[in-house]
Amino acid sequence: MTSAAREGSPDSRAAFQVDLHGVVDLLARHLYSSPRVYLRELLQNGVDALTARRLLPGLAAPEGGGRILLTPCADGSLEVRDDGVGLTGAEAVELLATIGRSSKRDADLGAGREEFLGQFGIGLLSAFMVAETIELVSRSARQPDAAPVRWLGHADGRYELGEISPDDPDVPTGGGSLVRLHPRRDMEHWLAAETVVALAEDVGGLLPVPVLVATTLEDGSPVQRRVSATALPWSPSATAPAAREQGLVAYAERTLGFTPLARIDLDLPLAGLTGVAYVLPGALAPTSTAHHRVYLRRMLLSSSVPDLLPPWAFFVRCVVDVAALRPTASREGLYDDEVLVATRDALGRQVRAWLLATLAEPSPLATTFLRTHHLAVRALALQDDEMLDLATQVLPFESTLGPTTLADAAERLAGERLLFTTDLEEFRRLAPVASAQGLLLVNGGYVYDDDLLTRVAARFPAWRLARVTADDVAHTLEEVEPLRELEVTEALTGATAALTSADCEVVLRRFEPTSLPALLLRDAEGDHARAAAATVAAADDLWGGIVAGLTAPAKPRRLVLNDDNTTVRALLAGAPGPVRDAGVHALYVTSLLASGRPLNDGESRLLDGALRTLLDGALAAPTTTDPAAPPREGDAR
Ligand SMILES: Nc1ncnc2c1ncn2[C@@H]1O[C@H](COP(=O)(O)OP(=O)(O)OP(=O)(O)O)[C@@H](O)[C@H]1O
Repeated sequence: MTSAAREGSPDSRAAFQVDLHGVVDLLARHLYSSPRVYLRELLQNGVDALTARRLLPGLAAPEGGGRILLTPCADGSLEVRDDGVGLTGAEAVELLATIGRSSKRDADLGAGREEFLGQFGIGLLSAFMVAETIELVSRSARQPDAAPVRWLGHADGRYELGEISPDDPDVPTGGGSLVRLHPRRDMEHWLAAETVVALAEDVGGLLPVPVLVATTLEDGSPVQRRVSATALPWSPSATAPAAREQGLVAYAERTLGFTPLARIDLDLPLAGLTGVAYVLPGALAPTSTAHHRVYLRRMLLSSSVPDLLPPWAFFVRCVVDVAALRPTASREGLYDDEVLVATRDALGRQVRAWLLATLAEPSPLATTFLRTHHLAVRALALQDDEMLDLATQVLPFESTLGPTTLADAAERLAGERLLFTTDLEEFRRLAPVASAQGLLLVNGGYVYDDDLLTRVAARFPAWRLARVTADDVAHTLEEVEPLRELEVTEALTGATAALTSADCEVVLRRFEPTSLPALLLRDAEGDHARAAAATVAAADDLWGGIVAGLTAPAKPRRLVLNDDNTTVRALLAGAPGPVRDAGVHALYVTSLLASGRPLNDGESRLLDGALRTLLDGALAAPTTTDPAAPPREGDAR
């Protein structure tokens, strides 16, 4: 066999060359999103060491049951002591000097993977984000006679390991470990006392073991402050329900930063999950992603885990402790596996059950919830028949006759068509006239309403839900007398001509409120064209021509002038010319403005031109003064 063939042969064996410096840098500085995770990894190793000591058969429990003590030192270093299982020299060589090696997957050293927080064998390296060196002094609780060891790891990948005297003051007397971090330059603040306390409270606040921080009081006396709670805030405790409720609200205020509208207990024994879903006090856009605070075996995984609940549940923020979900290697998120999918579905069902129960009966909470989170109800009703039925009973829709539910509106209409608009602008334009004529019109202009109303229409055909057309409104307006119609034919034709560029025809009707000079109807779907053709066909010979003249050719917009309005009457009585056209333009644009939408460039220019013409006309007109009137204050004498 040639040497080339030997080198390339599948039989040849060679280990990868690893650039330790690069790997340490990659893991410590690029896997994790922030240096703050270093403390979590250290706490986690301490908790796991205590767990291993508790679980391994034949080991004596540490004095006082075991604790983790954090000591920010005067020289800028940080010490983390635990009373855990500790390491022998041989274990230290194997576990600390090999990246990716973890005792927590080891049948001999670990008592079962699911009991431990760590598993990847890389967490300790995260300390290199803030430390130049990591020192670990350990004494094995499994082999108390073995010599204690000191391991010193450098950020460039070098390490030193050696046995030390049992009398060395760093050696944990009853077995356990001391980890000491020496800060990197410019990273000193991460090891400062206030930062350590804040981080320990945040990530380790719910740990089941005592986590203490050694600090000094104002008078300089040393004190050990416990930062971990004794129980989960939501666990059913001996305290009265009112006290538990208060505690949970206080917890939300402290950790999530808001006072919840309500809370929903979450319990999923199969996933080892307990927790609380807090209902947000304010509305959020349905497109916003909800982030949740997730603890894994009572260690904070992340305060911004997405996808724990279905997307429609954007109105809650959860705090949960879970055992069965898998963390990603950075431990900053959850692995998106089938367990997470099943958990999400099950949690969604619990939130949904609360929602159905809360909304089924009228209550102040139901009212506030609907006012604040109606979009969530709409979102869920789109995919859930039971919620859809409930939504028709409880979800208030804006209507021309005040807020109403769809069920109430249908009952009131007693078989008449239930008309709705599908955009807010249309509703605003039509509402004043529709309500003055007693026409019940529902605003279906919110997000999801289009689809929601389509679903309601299919589920409740007897309600005869239909999108309002221009003719539905036009038919409620009173026709003007035929003679009056004849009298203004020229003015209306002129007005339509003035609005050629807007593709809008002008017609005359009488309607309430008389203060409203004009109403703009849109007929995007061509209903008007069909209605006009039908009207012409039905009209008798005498009036057919006039009606045809008024309605054809059909245009997508109709400006309906109100003959009961004095401004309109003055306009129609005016002589043809630029001033009358300007009046028509001004009425057209103000009708557009009634929808609340901003004007586009062309419409703004139309209004500007109209106002200028009207102003020029008014200023050019001779002022009439009464010679007998007394001079006003400020008049020139
Ligand atoms: N305080 C400690 N006491 C005893 N052993 C420790 C301690 N800290 C680290 N070790 C040992 O070093 C190994 C590597 O630790 P490291 O934090 O890098 O990874 P891990 O905790 O196993 O997994 P992960 O990367 O998920 O955190 C651990 O498996 C453990 O055996």
